[in-house]
Amino acid sequence: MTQEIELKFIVNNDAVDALRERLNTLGGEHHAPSQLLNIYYETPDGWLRSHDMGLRIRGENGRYEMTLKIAGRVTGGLHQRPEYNVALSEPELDLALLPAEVWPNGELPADLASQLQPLFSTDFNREKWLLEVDGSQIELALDLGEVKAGEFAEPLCELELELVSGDTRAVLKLANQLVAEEGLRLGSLSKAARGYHLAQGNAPRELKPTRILKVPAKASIEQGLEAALELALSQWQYHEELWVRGVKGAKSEVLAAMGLVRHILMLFGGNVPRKASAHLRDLLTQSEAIIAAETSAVSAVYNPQTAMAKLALTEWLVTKGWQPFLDAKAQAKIADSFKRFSDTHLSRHAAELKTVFGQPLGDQYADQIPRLTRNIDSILMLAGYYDEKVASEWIATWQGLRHAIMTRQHIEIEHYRNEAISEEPFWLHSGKR
Ligand SMILES: O=P(O)(O)OP(=O)(O)OP(=O)(O)O
Repeated sequence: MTQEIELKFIVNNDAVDALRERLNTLGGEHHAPSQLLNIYYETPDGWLRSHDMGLRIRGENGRYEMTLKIAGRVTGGLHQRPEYNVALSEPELDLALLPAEVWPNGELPADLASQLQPLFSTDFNREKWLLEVDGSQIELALDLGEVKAGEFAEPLCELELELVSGDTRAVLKLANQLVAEEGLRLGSLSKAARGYHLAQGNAPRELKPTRILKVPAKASIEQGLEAALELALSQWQYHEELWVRGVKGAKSEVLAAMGLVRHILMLFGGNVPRKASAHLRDLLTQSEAIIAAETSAVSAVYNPQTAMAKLALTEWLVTKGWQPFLDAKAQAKIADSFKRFSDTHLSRHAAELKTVFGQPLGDQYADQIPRLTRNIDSILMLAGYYDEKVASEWIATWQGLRHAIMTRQHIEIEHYRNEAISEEPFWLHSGKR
């Protein structure tokens, strides 16, 4: 098994030539483009996908390879996942060649091999540069082609920075250099994920409002912070993709996700000093302005400033960029229970909301939108330890108030305000109200 670590950029079509020229100046070992044809396999009931696996045979210059990838972690455009590669003498699946440990119960499911059929394919030219950065080996692959499933097809235009040996930080360093030029944005969808989407009928992708964050019972505050930022980053990534694809409302969701990042940094402000995130917040401010002003999704998301802000968040998260700012006392504090942290902060946010909205505000409601949004976002990040239905309903009332204020529906505003301020806390079970 090897651990694949790669950072994926989607390249704007217009920027491909300039990018290639740029890559040629980096001094790496160049490999001329080669055609890669990949067939992905699946059972009729989607067994591999339901186990977060992807299986393909790749053909390149008459040589064949079978690869099984297992879902790992995707942070922004950084993909980290286990993969197994086996050389084949002919383009036919032979699952027995994969080690037994890859299968959920430690053995190859009996009827899997007989059920697998080709589901979709990717066909692209890969041009490569092998580069050394700070003693680490990185393969840069420029992939141009398409992903196809039945009647559906989508172009592929990607640059992948794959760590061959060494440290992930080298990949991030190189990514920072490259992203300073126009034309790149981080990509969180693997080629397989795109293929599956096409194979399932290419349904329009829908907006996904931020959900309640779920964190394991024994999580520390630091793990809570990481999970919250990962959620915000994935919301940002997902809606950016939708915005480029022309989905209505996606731009607001991109801005909402960036707002969520800020609110998370404020929520954890007692554990992570503000100076630890100063650089990140500066980049966020600049790219929020660009996104708010730009009318075209393409020019906004391929703008270096926007791409840099998202890369900075990815890097901050992956390298735990707050750590150097924590002394021993702060280290101990951030290792404390996230459950305890959640309870304390839920009470604080609820108290703030009830104070602000405890009485009718006349024509002053709109002024309170930022505060209301920050509190709703924080509560979404903290409510994961409680009954999801009860917590969602509690939050939905405040979201209803927010919506009514934004759409200036006066009767609804008072209705939701009255409901919201009389809700019982969902996080206190001990009668301590
Ligand atoms: O060549 P790989 O293994 O990086 O795979 P790919 O065909 O680029 O697909 P993806 O990296 O999107 O899984």
